[in-house]
Amino acid sequence: MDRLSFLGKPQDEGLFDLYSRQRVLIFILLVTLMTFLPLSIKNFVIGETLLGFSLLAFELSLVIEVFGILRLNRNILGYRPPLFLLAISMVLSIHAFGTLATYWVFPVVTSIVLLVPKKMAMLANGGIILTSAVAALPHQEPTVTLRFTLALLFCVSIAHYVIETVRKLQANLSYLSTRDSLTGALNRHQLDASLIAASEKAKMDQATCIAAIDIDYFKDVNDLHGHDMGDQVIKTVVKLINSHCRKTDLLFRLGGDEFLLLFDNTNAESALKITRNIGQKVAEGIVEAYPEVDKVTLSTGIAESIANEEVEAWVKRADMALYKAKLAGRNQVKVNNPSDLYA
Ligand SMILES: Nc1nc2c(ncn2[C@@H]2O[C@H](COP(=O)(O)OP(=O)(O)OP(=O)(O)O)[C@@H](O)[C@H]2O)c(=O)[nH]1
Repeated sequence: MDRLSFLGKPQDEGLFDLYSRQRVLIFILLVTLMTFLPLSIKNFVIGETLLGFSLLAFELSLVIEVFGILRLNRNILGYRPPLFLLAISMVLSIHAFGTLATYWVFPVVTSIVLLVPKKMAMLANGGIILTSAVAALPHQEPTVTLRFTLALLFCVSIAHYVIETVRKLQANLSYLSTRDSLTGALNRHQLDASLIAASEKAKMDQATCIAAIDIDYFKDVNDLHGHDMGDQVIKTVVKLINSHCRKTDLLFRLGGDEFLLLFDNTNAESALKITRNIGQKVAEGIVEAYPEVDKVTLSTGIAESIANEEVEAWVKRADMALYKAKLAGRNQVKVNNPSDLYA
């Protein structure tokens, strides 16, 4: 999964992507404003000033956070301050009103499981359940508090289990939608976004290279040994390429026997060394894995990024270098000279 890091946040950051999180946060903000705002006013009126303040502070922190996410596209406070204020309000409310206030704990702990990263949610809910039980104890029979605590634990466990299952499903779907089904290499839909991100680095004078890679005479492998063997060879080529480059380098299958390898923080000289080594390892690895198949070789064209160059032009330069490698007899690496494209 580390090769997917360029696609966005890691999966354990929470259940929702930014768009869904915005929608859920707006919903929660509206619901809590409608319920907690009148409650905080009521608490001021009846003299429960501390509880009134903590509810108001919670609402305010939520408004600030939602504003940051919607308007500035970033977190201003993060989820910790609203979470802390909410937990304090829960405990103060149970302390003041006893059993009646305990009903609120159920939607609160469930929302925390939904919105907050797993470890923090478990920690926060553990704290809320424990302190709520302690706050409720003076207001009711110990057996009632025990039932309340067990019911809360049951509710939180179910919510965690369901959310974990959804998270795994989400991770699987995200994996499948970004990968080529035969080889597991990244599919070409992922290419544009990562090339744009890489070309941004070129603007900051960070060398980045791409290598257009094509298997030589692959049609012969299919014709002589069948399509299934061809598939096995393609899969093994991808494994071999991946195992001879860094985890931060990204391999895309563009289609058929064509690939594009995106090197992070690498100049053309290093990319040349790496791809020559890859070519050698692939040739050796395929002979070892499939002795019946003739030597399988790669032709490769390298292009180093140029600041402010369009991504299409960058890829075109790598293709031109690949074309030269094919023309020069295949089984070799050529590096593009930027002036070739613009001559
Ligand atoms: N087994 C298999 N073959 C595929 C797949 N996708 C494309 N091909 C075959 O890969 C071959 C690609 O051939 P080309 O790249 O045109 O030519 P080549 O034989 O590799 O020759 P050069 O590239 O000129 O060295 C074609 O015969 C396609 O049918 C696939 O998923 N599995």
